[in-house]
Amino acid sequence: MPEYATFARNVFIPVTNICRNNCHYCTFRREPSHPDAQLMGEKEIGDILSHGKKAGCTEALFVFGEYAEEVPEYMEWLESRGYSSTVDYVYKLCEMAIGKGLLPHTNAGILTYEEMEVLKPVNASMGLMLETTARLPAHELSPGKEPKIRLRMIEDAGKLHIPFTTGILVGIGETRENRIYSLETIAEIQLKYGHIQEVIIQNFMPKPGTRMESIKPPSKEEMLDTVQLARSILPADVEVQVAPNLIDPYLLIKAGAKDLGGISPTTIDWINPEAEWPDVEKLKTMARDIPLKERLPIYPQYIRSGWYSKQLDGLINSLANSEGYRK
Ligand SMILES: O=c1nc2n(C[C@H](O)[C@H](O)[C@H](O)CO)c3cc(O)ccc3cc-2c(=O)[nH]1
Ligand SMILES: C[C@H]1O[C@@H](n2cnc3c(N)ncnc32)[C@H](O)[C@@H]1O
Ligand code: MET
Ligand code: SF4
Repeated sequence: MPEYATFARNVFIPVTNICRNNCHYCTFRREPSHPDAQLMGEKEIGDILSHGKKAGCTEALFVFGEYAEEVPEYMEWLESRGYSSTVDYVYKLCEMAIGKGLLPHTNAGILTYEEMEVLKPVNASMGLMLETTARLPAHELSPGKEPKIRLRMIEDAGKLHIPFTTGILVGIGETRENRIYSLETIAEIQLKYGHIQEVIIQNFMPKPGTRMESIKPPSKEEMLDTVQLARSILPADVEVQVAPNLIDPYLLIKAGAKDLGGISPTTIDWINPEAEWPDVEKLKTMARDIPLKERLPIYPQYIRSGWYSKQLDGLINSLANSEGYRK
């Protein structure tokens, strides 16, 4: 039985839903011609950040479709907003978030070493799901889900000393052996670089209208087994995260999950829009006898080792020293 479990309070900002990939489980992505296709503007994002700050959030989670720049319509939208690359725009949005007192965590899909180098000074942590080391039909239309490319980016983040979130998506056609190998591969990277703060064990949620709409989600037993595997395979300095809006976390916490990820008082989960966030009170009820502690999007060990830039120094220190956060 763990001493406690952690969670973060965030605002989820789906900056663009244009994506070069086409994962068979995803409803986040839009064709450029779709009425909901978007590149969010600075004013709209500024308002979400301010609202989130007032509601006690500490994290701005910026999520993107991958390399939307490969889609011509997107480049037009970006240029009409005055930017020539996604990274320039992300940089600006991260500066806005910091100015409003929120710590950025960017998950833009695949980025190059150079792109992450640019974004590192304005991000408290960054993320990319490995998904799986297996090559699956679910990813046949997604060049960016090639395991080698994902592993390259996760390693590059390590070389750059960026506190990092990765994870596996469970139930997209991979075997138990594949899960073990995915986790072993993440463990090896962690032993080499030490930058992985958490590994998400995310259960696949079938979505109506997708190619995988009638694939069964993983059972509770499979999720329990996968969390146990993760806890036994990953080094002790990596926390295992599960999403409390996708699965009842109680038994998973008892099996080794120690983090419940970001929950948002003001925004929805744009990747799983049907799954409502519990609020903190509800989360405490779900965790029953396990106490909860709020954390920041950068884990304490990376604050202590100074894995952040001057631009984040003031905000990280003032948040980390204020009452109530996991030290
Ligand atoms: O609200 C969500 N947050 C997601 N997060 C964010 C997470 O909840 C927290 O923001 C992190 O724990 C950082 O504090 C992700 C972060 C990543 O880097 C990679 C994948 C995810 C997936 C989700 C998700 O599906 N929904
Ligand atoms: C941000 C992360 O969200 C996850 N993701 C995308 N679609 C789904 C789905 N249907 N169910 C659960 N997780 C999903 C992927 O793992 C992606 O990397
Ligand atoms: N498109 C990115 C990826 O799949 C970011 C999360 S999914 C909306 O890695
Ligand atoms: S999961 Fe990410 S990469 Fe895959 S289609 Fe959706 S937005 Fe694109």
